[in-house]
Amino acid sequence: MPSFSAGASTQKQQNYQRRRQQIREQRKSLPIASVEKRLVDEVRKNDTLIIVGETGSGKTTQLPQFLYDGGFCQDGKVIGITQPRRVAAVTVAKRVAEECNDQLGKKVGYSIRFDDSTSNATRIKYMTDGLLLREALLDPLLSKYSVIVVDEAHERTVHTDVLLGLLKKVQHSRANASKNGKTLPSMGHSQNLTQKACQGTICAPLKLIIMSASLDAKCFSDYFGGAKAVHIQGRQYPVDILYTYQPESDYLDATLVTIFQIHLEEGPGDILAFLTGQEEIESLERLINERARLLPPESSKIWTTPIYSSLPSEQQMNAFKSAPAGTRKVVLATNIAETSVTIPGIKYVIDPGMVKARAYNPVTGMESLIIIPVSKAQALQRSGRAGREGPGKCFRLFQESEFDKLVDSTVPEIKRCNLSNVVLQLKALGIDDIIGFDFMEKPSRTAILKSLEQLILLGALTDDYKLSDPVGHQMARLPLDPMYSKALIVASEFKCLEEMLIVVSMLSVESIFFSPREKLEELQNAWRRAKMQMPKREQWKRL
Ligand SMILES: Nc1ncnc2c1ncn2[C@@H]1O[C@H](COP(=O)(O)OP(=O)(O)OP(=O)(O)O)[C@@H](O)[C@H]1O
Repeated sequence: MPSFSAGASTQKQQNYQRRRQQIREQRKSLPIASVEKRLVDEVRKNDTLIIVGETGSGKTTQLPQFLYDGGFCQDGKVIGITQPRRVAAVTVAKRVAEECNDQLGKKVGYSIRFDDSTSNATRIKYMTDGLLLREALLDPLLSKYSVIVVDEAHERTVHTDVLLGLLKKVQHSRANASKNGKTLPSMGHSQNLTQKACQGTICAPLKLIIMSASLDAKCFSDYFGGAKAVHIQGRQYPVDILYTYQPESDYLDATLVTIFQIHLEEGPGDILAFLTGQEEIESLERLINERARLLPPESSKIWTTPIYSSLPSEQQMNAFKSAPAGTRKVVLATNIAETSVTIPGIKYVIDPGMVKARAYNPVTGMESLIIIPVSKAQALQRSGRAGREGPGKCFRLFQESEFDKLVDSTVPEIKRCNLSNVVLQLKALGIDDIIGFDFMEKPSRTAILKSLEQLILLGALTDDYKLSDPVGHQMARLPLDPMYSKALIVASEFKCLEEMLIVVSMLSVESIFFSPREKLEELQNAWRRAKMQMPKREQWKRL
């Protein structure tokens, strides 16, 4: 009897069916699946809800789908989910579109600065918190949204904190509007075209959901007037946490040693190591590749792939690809891979316990980046990147006694950054009394005054603290540090915009150098050419 194989198209169909079945089963097995009805009911009953559930329990990917099925997108309304980081917004949207068996950009889409994959059909929209703030400039009542989910709220980025204050205000205005029938009250914003467009329409109350695996529910509940908090129990797979016996004096070296220890002693599974920045990642990548050459020929190979914010996004996406057969993927990441993301294949997480954070001295007005120990919440998020596709292990490169000494959660960024941008955004939103603004945690008065002073000096505010016209309005529209926005506006007057764009771009990233391994030869040739083009070099020096 001859043997037969399925034709290519039948095989494709079978693979597709298998994948659909796998996704259905994965979704059903998530801890959140058993509380779908309860969660949807709670959202119906409460205008603000706080949801705390373990990492990997299914909050980010499932809740928006539950709400969609529960009828929260009727009348073309949109469910918006904010993420502190671009990479999370993009990858989660892709996953949810796949789960919905739909093309990205239709029912499910994402919107981040300079990249929008949404359409008129989009009903579940993932975006960065900064982007939603920008949308509020154009539509102060966020009228197209029925629900806004602020995910990973524990991160307390400056955008999250401003957004929380703003959403509270929007909720209040929309609740009043729906009570009064058709008339929308003023939010204290300057009358703009969109608000005029909003007036005369019925705006339903805005549902707000605050979510994380590691937030202080009480603190958020108090801020939102005693909002209800629900806890989702359980996680899909266990993660073993291991600590070192001794303190490690050099965490980079300890990370290198741990990577090879896992590679040689543990079973299959990819590794995710957290480092503090591009320089550390590049130097560790070099060391790993040097040492990998000395591995015995019979041992499996190592494929390193970095992920940090200034890496081009196509390169960032490499971390989400599978390693070739017989190769272990080692992802070297900053904290951009700390929350929300699921990196396929990751079984082992290495956490040296350090992070690069912004610090600000309001007296000198100087901002800096410093390396500090992570908080307990961050350590928990990092370990949660394992155990998403099966049981995992997290190697913390510090002693357990050190973990106990870590602060519970990170100091909100709003308390340790230059507030000029925040103040400018709030002014553009029509919020004049910055000191009186209902921040969840108020920044220091000195920091606010220093920012007001800087904005007056830059000409963004008038002497009576009003947004200047046109410069202040133009500056608020540019998604940049006010100093850079002003530089671009002035450069355009002086006809040197192109040069200033180069300078601002260079100043906006941690490092302007990026040398992908596969382009090393191209890079060396470019350097040789640059050496021969002296006049051009002079121009660079001037810049
Ligand atoms: N891109 C993906 N590829 C494969 N599986 C995924 C992907 N995204 C999510 N999953 C699966 O869905 C599960 C739930 O993910 P989800 O992001 O919804 O959890 P979460 O509770 O929001 O976690 P966290 O608090 O860490 O953000 C993951 O543990 C993983 O099993």
